[in-house]
Amino acid sequence: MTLPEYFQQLEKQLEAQLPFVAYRHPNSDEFQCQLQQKATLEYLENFQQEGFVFAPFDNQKRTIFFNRKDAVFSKLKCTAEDLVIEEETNTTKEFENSLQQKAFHENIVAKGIETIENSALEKVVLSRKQVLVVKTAPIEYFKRLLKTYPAAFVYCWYHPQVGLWLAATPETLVKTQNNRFKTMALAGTQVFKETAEIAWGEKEKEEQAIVTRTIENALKSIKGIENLQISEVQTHRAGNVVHLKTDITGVFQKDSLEEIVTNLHPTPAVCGLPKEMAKTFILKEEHYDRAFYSGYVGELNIQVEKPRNPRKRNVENSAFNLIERQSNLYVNLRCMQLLENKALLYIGGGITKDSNPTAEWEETLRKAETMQNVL
Ligand SMILES: C=C(O[C@H]1C=CC=C(C(=O)O)[C@@H]1O)C(=O)O
Repeated sequence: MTLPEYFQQLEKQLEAQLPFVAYRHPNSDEFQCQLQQKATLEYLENFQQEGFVFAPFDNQKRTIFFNRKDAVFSKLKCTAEDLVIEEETNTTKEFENSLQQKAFHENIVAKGIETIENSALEKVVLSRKQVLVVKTAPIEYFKRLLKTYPAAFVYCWYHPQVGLWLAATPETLVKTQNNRFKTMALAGTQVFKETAEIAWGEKEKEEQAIVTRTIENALKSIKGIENLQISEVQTHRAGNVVHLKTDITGVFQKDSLEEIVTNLHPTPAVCGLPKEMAKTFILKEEHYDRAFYSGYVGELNIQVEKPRNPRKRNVENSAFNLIERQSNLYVNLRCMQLLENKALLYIGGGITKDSNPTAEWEETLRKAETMQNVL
């Protein structure tokens, strides 16, 4: 398959109104796609199934599942440099009154801070939706995301009964390879500046430390998790912004993937602490439906062929490749939903007692640029 053919089959699938997902893992040279052959809407039944999941923020709602066994799956070796992007003048404009949006956002952030000061709530992530008028060319936007954000998990997901979503997310929810898993605590944001040395304030350090601590505790409560290792805090670039990040790895028992995902999602990077209290605040105060923003998305129990180590002695077996099961789930951030002629951009930020409402509004503007840059 050639690169133009890869995108053409997505166009065709979209025209035929059949579900599909196309994606590239962070820093990978493989473009993948899974094309469903039927338009039925399936939900995930258990974490032993093999396929692609699309979960909403609200963990009481069901997760959409694209089964691998009913799909045509293909992979293409390719890098971002191979992509040719058609230059277009930027035609987007704000659909809503941004002054009203600003006032509303600053107001709920102030309310969040006040609740943190007067209750057991330590952190809450507050978000909003920004609507832009666009010329809808979904696959073209997907190409641009692939080209612009090689270090992100970039996907284009479509189901005729649900809609079309695109993202370039910097955040891993959990990755597993045989009995090993990896997750991350990502929080704190500032604008990336090529020239300046990056210094982090106490507010961001604390905001990220809450995420690390919560993830650590959520994992420790799961039976069979061993060898938990937590890295130093690092700066992690995501397009025009940078975050603080800690990598967390360990060993787990195969049947506990569901428990890991349930314990982690939604993490305090997208919800808050304590989890239920933050979620209640979000559902009551945000006044819009997050839908799949800040849910999770990715491969579940995918079979991957690994070549055997050629240096290993066992010559008899060396002709066979190893089959390994992998899951690669990401938090659905820096994402947008495309409608007929509108793009809905979803953006949020972590609120602690030291937050400032105007700075939080500005942070959502910076984060929205991830998607705006390709529209
Ligand atoms: C909630 C979002 O980002 C999260 C991930 C990294 C940094 C964040 C922050 O600094 O607030 C957020 O917790 C978003 O992009 O909508």
